This record gives sequence, C-alpha cells and structure tokens, in this order.
Amino acid sequence: QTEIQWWHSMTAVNNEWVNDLAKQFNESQKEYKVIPTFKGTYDESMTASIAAFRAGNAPHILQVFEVGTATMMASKGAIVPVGQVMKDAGEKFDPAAYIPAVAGYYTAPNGQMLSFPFNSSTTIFYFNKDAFKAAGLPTDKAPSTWPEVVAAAAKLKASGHKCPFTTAWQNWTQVESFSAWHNVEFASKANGLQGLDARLKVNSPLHQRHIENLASMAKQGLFIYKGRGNVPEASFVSGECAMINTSSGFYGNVAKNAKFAYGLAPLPYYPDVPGAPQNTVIGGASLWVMSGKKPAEYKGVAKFFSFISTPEVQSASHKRTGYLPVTTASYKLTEESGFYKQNPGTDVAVTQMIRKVTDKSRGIRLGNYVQIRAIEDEELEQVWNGKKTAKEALDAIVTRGNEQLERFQKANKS
Ligand SMILES: O=P(O)(O)OC[C@H](O)CO
Repeated sequence: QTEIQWWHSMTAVNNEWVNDLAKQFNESQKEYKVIPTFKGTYDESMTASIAAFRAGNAPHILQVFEVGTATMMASKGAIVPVGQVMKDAGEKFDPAAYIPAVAGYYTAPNGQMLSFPFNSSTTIFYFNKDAFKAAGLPTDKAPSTWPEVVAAAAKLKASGHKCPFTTAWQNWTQVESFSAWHNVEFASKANGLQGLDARLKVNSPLHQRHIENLASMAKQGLFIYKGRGNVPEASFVSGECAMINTSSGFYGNVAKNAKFAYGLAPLPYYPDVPGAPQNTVIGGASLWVMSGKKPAEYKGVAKFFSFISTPEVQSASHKRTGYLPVTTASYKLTEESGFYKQNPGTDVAVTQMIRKVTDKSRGIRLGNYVQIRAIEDEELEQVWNGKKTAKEALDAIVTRGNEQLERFQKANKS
C-alpha cells in the first residue's frame, strides 16, 4: 500500500471531518492510504512544513490557509501545480467547475490553478437567539448594520450579558473582509492579486471610523476582546458571548455543541457607505502538493483529490462544516436537498461570496501575509487596551505591513 501524508490544521469537529474523509477514501480502495496529521494552527503548520521541506521530509499534501497562498505560489520548486498532478495521473480536473471566487483566488497570474480548493470559507455573523430573547431583542432578524449591532450589544449588556459581542480573526473579519464588504481597498493592485508591488491602504477614513467604533464598544463593555485567530469562537459556543463575527467554517462546531438557539446572518455594514454591502472575501485553506515524491504517490494524491471532488462528498462536507460548497455542482446539489430551507442561514456564506466582484473585493493575496496578519493583531490589540488610537494603529499597520510587502517583492523579483 502506498502511503500519502496529509498535514492539516483542523480542530474539533473539523478535525473529525478530515479524519472521516481519509477513512472513507481508504475504505473505498486498497492501493493507497491517506494519513491525516494535525500539525498545529495554520501558521504553525506552514512553518513546520517549510522546515520539513528543507530537511527533505515534507508531507505529500499540505493544507495552507489563504494567507499563505502568495508565499506558496512563489515557492516554485517546493510545490507541484495541482493541475499537473491530476493530468499526470489521468484524473479529471476542471478549474471551471469551481465557483469563480474560489478558482480565481487559487489561480496564479499565468492562469494556472496551483492548489486544490478544499475548505474555503468566508466571514459571517452568528448570534445567540436565547440571549437576544432574554434582552428583549427580535430573534427572527439579526442586526444587519453596525449601528444595529451597537444597539443590540447595549441591550444585551443591560440584560446582564457580560460579553455582548466578540470577533474571531479580528484581522480577517474587521479589516480585510470589512474592506471588501464596503468596497474599499485593503491594498492596492486589486489587493495584491495584480502584482507584488501592492501596498496597504487600511488607514482610510472608513477603516478609522470602524476601528474607532469597535474601540468605543470595547470601552463600554459591549465588545470583549477574546484573542487571536479562532480562539474567541469557544466563547460563543459556551454562551458567554452573544454575537460573533467569524468563519462560516465555525458552523459545524456551533451546530454540534451550542446548547442554545442560534442564527447565522451576513456581516454587518455601515448603511451610509455607497456600494456596501459588496461581497466578502475567501478564507479557509487549500491543499498544496509538495515536490520530490514518487510517481505512485502522486497518483494516490490525484485519486484522493478526485474522491473528495465529487459533488456528493463536497456537498456533505459543506453541510457538515459550513465551509463553502466549492463547486457549482455541489452548491446545486445542496440546494436541491432542501438543506438551506431546513437550516436557515447556512446559505449566507454562499450568497455573500457569489455576488459580482470588483477589483477591491475579488480577494486578498499578499506576500509575507502571515507576518502582516500578526502586525494587524498586535496593532489592534493596542487599540482595544487603550494604548493607541485607531488612527495610530492603522497608520502603523500600513507602515509596518508595507515593509513586509517591499521585502517580499525584493526577494521574489523574477
Ligand atoms: O477558520 P477558517 O478555516 O475558515 O480560516 C479562517 C481564515 O481564513 C484564516 O486565515
């Protein structure tokens, strides 16, 4: 049997999901065995795999979050384009089968799709209906604008709720997706999709207004900061925080573990901003095939990708996790099954993503993006703890982030 190593960063119910996918594939045939291994958070597994690649023991398949995409695209010798892997193995692979926002994001400037779209997500809004009810708020409609979120948070607080609102992935939800949703640039050059000379634009008056608004909420005890990445998600599932902005891929965890009625809704926006709401950007991760492996192993990788590409497997994954149905066929299949009608709000992520995009909203793909994300976290934390104004923090994100972009551009001059 040929073994295929698959490194990933999925936790909780999503960890069970990847293990089940591997198990189903392994039981469907005898020639190959996919072995999934949890390698820490998205940042940690990327660092681990770069080290492993240098030492000559990288896995066959590596799950990389969208933030690592430009870095992976630039590491040409380290990866094999997914289209090539499929072609060599005689497996079907049609980039046109993917929803455009997904295919576009993972396609390099030369038109080649380099990684296999797997768990694509987008940012949405979750709210605790039991807490809303206790606060005298309507439960059939989520707050759809930021002024409505502030008003709801005040009512929740008045009803004794200690954490009215929190956000996970503050950089992704409150700065990056926020930009696309309001059709303002996060970075120039179509947010990096059109070239390595992109530079950050997050100190605009609108960005400043939003971070000031959140800072004011933090000061009033309406927004409670719960940490970086997906760490804050636990505070929603436990019932501690009543509203959260985070990934659609959090749905599986909520559906399985929340002991209260909950709702899923679109991200809030500022209603006076022309063009808002626009669309949200892709998050989650894709699967990269690492170089230097044996032909039989690549064949196994291709077979596994074909297995998880069927509309049936993809639709089941989408229903289970909340990650996007990455192909049009799996979206249709899910719709026809009545899932969206039976589980209101589960289509929010899809409808937010399949709108017509602009250069400001197609996606964000930047070099040294992992470092830029850390800078965003550090600077925003200074705002929440009152050490910096929104403007100071956003200006610092631009200055420090642009240093990272310049460094990446220099290192990757072709
Ligand atoms: O929680 P995920 O897997 O949807 O990922 C969220 C962000 O896209 C990570 O950058």
